[in-house]
Amino acid sequence: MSETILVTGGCGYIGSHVVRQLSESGHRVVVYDNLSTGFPNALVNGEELILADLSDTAALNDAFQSHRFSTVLHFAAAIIAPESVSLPLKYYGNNTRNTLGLLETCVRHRVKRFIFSSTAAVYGFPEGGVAAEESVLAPINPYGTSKLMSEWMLRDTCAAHDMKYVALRYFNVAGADPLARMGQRTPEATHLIKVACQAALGMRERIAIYGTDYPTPDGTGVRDYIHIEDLASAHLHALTYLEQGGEPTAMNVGYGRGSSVREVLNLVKEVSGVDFRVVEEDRRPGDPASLVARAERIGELTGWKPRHNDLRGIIADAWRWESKLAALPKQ
Ligand SMILES: NC(=O)c1ccc[n+]([C@@H]2O[C@H](COP(=O)([O-])OP(=O)(O)OC[C@H]3O[C@@H](n4cnc5c(N)ncnc54)[C@H](O)[C@@H]3O)[C@@H](O)[C@H]2O)c1
Ligand SMILES: O=c1ccn([C@@H]2O[C@H](COP(=O)(O)OP(=O)(O)O[C@H]3O[C@H](CO)[C@@H](O)[C@H](O)[C@H]3O)[C@@H](O)[C@H]2O)c(=O)[nH]1
Repeated sequence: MSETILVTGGCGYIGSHVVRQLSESGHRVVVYDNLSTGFPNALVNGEELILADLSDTAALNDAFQSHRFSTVLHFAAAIIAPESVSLPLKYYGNNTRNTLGLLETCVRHRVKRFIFSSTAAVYGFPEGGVAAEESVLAPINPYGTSKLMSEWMLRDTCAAHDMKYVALRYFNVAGADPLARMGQRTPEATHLIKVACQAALGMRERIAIYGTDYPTPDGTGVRDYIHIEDLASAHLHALTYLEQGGEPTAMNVGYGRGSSVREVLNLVKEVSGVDFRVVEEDRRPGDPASLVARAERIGELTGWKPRHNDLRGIIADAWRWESKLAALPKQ
């Protein structure tokens, strides 16, 4: 029997793009998801879905017993940073505790490789707004802390057992499948590019710029927006890296280029052709002025090269997806 990859959270925004790329490149994939924020029809190649919660250790164990997973890609998590401030235990439970349970199961079943969805939020407010993998790790909310704790559990587990890992620290993931088969679907998403597209579609009356007095070129927040297709392909490169004996490590996944909120909004207006209403509001608590990746390591170690490094293209794909989604019957 050929090796099978387990993808937790594979029905979500990022997981579903990775599942598609894995299937398209000939891997056998099984998805484990409780559909809390995911959608089964995001699995466009008929991949097997185990509908269960990660906290259900019996279901998890059954899944590992009936498939021989060589590799686990772990996306399932709660992901809203501001919510984590008011509901910290939801984040330590779903992100940290469930990762612990998953790691125990992996060790029990002798999984060889583990690829973890981490986040730039582990850096908090990096000096100069630029974060390298060796920058200080100082998350400023429970979401970031829950992810950093998971990284550390993973590091220590792999040091003690015969399992290798890569933790991918994503910067600002945006855009959608260029063929609009899948994209970000969470109705209450707060991500800038999604919210701006919704404003252009008339689904929101306006969009707010949170802070215009940052020490950035135009006063608004600067982020490193990465196309979901490039982010997804980083996982396949990380997998090959581990298969070829690469050492466990964390890798940033970004382009190393910052764009401001105003730049993003102007491009969404251009791409959509809609001059939606923009208002200026106070800074959102917990937002760094600038968060941009030092992104050399992943290219050097895995050979990953971005193919969609163009903000207008990211926005065009997001716009196509949001327009399609808005026309679908409500689920
Ligand atoms: N979206 C971003 O901008 C971003 C940035 C950095 C890191 N990440 C990380 O990437 C991963 C995926 O994020 P996403 O944007 O695709 O989120 P998402 O909410 O679209 O996907 C999460 C998936 O996990 C499933 N899930 C959640 N808890 C589960 C549980 N207990 N048991 C089983 N399934 C469960 C959900 O149903 C969903 O399908 C997360 O780990 C997140 O922390 C995301
Ligand atoms: O309606 C909005 C939404 C956002 N912003 C600004 O836009 C930028 C980007 O914000 P957002 O899209 O919400 O992303 P971040 O807060 O940067 O966080 C994302 O990117 C992080 C990694 O960089 C991940 O850890 C998080 O999970 C993910 O939500 C920030 O300057 C926000 O202040 C606005 O001005 N108005």
